[in-house]
Amino acid sequence: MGNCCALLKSIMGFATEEEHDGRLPKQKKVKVVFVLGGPGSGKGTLCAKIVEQFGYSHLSSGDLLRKEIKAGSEHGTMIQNMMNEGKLVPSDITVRLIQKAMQETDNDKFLLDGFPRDEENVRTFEKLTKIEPDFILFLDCPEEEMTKRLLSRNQGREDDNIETIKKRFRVFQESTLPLVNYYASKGKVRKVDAARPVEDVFESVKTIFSSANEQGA
Ligand SMILES: Nc1ncnc2c1ncn2[C@@H]1O[C@H](COP(=O)(O)OP(=O)(O)OP(=O)(O)O)[C@@H](O)[C@H]1O
Ligand SMILES: Nc1ccn([C@@H]2O[C@H](COP(=O)(O)O)[C@@H](O)[C@H]2O)c(=O)n1
Repeated sequence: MGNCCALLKSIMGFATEEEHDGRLPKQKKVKVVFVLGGPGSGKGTLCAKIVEQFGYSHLSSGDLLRKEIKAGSEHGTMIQNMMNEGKLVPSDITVRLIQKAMQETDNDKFLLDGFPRDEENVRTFEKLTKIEPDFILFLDCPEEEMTKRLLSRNQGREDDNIETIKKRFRVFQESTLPLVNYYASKGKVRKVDAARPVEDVFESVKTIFSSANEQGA
């Protein structure tokens, strides 16, 4: 590897082409599950339970972006504005945060919560990491139920207000659902009815992860 590439890698924290073979730098071979669903469908709640029972590490793209805002990073204000509008942050920023978090986590199994959100997220992730997801866990929930949950979440999130929630639903319908359909056409989606009590939803999720374990997926 040339000095220039090594320098670029150390600054940007991403792998050079010759290191791209489905592994992260340091030759880490990883399993990735994308956890998708509308805002308030219960992704974070379910991920915490999957971590406990199946030993995955949970990376929420929304949380990583919120950390950037808190840290006062150079992109912080832009990220904050996008989030308040329910819009998607440029993929390059989100993917590099995910990639860095994966590199810093001593595990080979990751739940990517709320990622990818659109086609550009997918393209950038594939380009920078060369990782293909094992499968997509899709939490299916009606908007009415998700709205109720978000409005009573009470975690001080600025985007949990009815105006922004409507915008987030639109982005989900227009940009994320087509992705879910695309992965479904490749047989990669495991869909769960998320409108039930948490423990019932988790029962279905457990079956999916146990079966993935058995198949070595
Ligand atoms: N099955 C469920 N039944 C009732 N309430 C739930 C259920 N799952 C999650 N909740 C509650 O709904 C709220 C939203 O859940 P959570 O934060 O897990 O959703 P999310 O999909 O991660 O949301 P976002 O995409 O906005 O980050 C939380 O207050 C959580 O406790
Ligand atoms: N891949 C992503 C994920 C999130 N965002 C932005 O963060 C907001 C909150 O996301 P949650 O998953 O925590 O609900 C979301 O509305 C987007 O503004 C993003 O841009 N890209």
